[in-house]
Amino acid sequence: MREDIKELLGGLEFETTAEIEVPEKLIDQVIGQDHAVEAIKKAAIQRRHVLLIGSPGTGKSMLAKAMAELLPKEELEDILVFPNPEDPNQPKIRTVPAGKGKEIVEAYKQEAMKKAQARNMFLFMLVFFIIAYATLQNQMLWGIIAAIMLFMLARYMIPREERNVPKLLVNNAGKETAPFEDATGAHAGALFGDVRHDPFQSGGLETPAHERVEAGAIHRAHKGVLYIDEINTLTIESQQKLLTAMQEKKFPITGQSERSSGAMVRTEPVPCDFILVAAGNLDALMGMHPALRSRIKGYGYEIYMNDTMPDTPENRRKLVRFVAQEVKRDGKIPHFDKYAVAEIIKEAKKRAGRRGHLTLRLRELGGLVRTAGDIALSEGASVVRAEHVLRAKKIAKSIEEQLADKYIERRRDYKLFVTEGAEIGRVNGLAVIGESAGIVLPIIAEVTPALSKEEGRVIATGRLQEIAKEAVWNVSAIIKKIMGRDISNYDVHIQFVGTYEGVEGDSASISIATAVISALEKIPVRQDIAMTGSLSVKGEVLPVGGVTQKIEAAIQAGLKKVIIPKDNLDDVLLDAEHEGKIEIIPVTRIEEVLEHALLDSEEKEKLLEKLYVSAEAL
Ligand SMILES: Nc1ncnc2c1ncn2[C@@H]1O[C@H](COP(=O)(O)OP(=O)(O)OP(=O)(O)O)[C@@H](O)[C@H]1O
Repeated sequence: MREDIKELLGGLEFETTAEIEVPEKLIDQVIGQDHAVEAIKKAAIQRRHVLLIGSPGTGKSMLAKAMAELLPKEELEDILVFPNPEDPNQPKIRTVPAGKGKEIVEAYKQEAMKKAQARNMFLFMLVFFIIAYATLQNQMLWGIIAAIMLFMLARYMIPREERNVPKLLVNNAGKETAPFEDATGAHAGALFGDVRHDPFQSGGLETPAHERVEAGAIHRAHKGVLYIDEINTLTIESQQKLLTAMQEKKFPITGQSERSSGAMVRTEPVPCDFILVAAGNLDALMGMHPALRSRIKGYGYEIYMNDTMPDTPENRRKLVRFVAQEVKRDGKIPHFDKYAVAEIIKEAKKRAGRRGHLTLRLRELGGLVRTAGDIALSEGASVVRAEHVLRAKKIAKSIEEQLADKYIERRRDYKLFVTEGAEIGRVNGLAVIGESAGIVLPIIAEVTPALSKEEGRVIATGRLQEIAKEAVWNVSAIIKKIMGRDISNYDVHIQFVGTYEGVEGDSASISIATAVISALEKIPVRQDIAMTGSLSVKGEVLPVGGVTQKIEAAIQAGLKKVIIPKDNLDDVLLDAEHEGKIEIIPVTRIEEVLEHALLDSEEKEKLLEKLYVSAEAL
């Protein structure tokens, strides 16, 4: 095996993922969230509620499902609803051990059938005698009329036994694990139960109230787990009800629609002894009812999910197992060979966006596994190979990446990119859209003497205004020191060419600084270079996110060189097709940026000389 492949696989020796063992229990399949796993295990034993906060696709619902597997299934119960002869609008509730509910309903049905048969038999006999007697008396017509009236009377007067058959509200017969109910986005009726409307409310056609009662997710989750993602999207009223249900462990079912006949019905309290696993991102904390949150805090666990895990051989081996898990879970796609797994792990490094880490946004990575599997399947391949993963990467692009593609296309049409020659005040900056796609973001700076007497202004458009101001502020200290120029004597105009919604510009500060210095000193900037990096007040170039994606964008735009912070060098993970296509220049200070980016000239030499001298003094 090639050394680099072996290293990527954490030293694991195998041919395909068919050889990799996948743990039985879901909780043992969770990767990179050890603290969450520990808390879930404890919460399952102590029956505590849990709040999981973190990025999408990091395993929140998986943990909730895993918790249900850990709960004892011996305690499961069935819930039945019976008619209440004293008050038909308050059906009665009974619980029995799991599996018994069905039997009880069956027994009631049998009983009702027997009674109905006996009743029908009796009626039939009576009718027979009446008609027979009337015929003997030569009054057959009257006999038939009497028989019909008898039938009608019987329909209204004699109770119909089938109306006494209870309804099985919650059925846990034959369940292998405690229930797991996902109530994400559920409306009140689905969450707390409902009573259906009855269009026929009299005349012997009405459906008895108890038959119209429907259980809610809170009831179906009795003795199990109720999972609610995006908990903040629940109305405050629903959160309050949820809190009551958690405290009482019982909640009556009533019609949710005020104008329906169901609203008159209210059952006895229905058991709902569930464990709540609430989830969401950080914003969810804002929208959460304080009492609900404090209930979880006081009686349970709050857990922040990891986005990444350290890139160690052990964690890489876990990702190998992840691929095997996903193949097994999918059930249709073929197993991966070791080279294909290595590609997935490379992608996990790249997507982490952080040096020495692997991504834990495993749902997205799982998506890549499935797409690669589907490609292999459509070709009739017996295993998934590296080429399938590479092709899947092209297809399984995020919305942001697709947006970036469109963006680049559009810019090409309008020739917004300048990739050769040199221009004063114009720099090819690099930025990211969303979290996963890079773009080239040209920046143009112009300086004019300040219009206002007091001080100059930084004029920038759009959302990046704040960033532009900060970058100019940072560079102003340097400019003042070195060039003896006070930037507050100037108005600085900064234009982000064709900025697009969603562009993050925090890493554009060395580009802005370079553009401003170029404009001030009238030294042209080379246009075959792109750059990214954050700038400190002291002139240091600080690391930024998304370097790999940015470099890929620079390659696509046809640029020859790219300047990146030296601290980001290890974050560069280019695909084989991109490798060697661009010269990567790592830098630590603004002087180096200028040395590479400015066009050679006498002015440049002078400027750099001054810069280096004062940098030493700094
Ligand atoms: N930590 C993990 N370990 C193993 N597999 C994972 C992990 N996280 C996610 N997955 C895979 O991704 C799938 C989706 O994850 P899951 O639905 O649990 O994410 P989530 O955090 O609940 O996301 P969301 O909040 O968007 O619903 C899982 O079924 C599993 O296949």
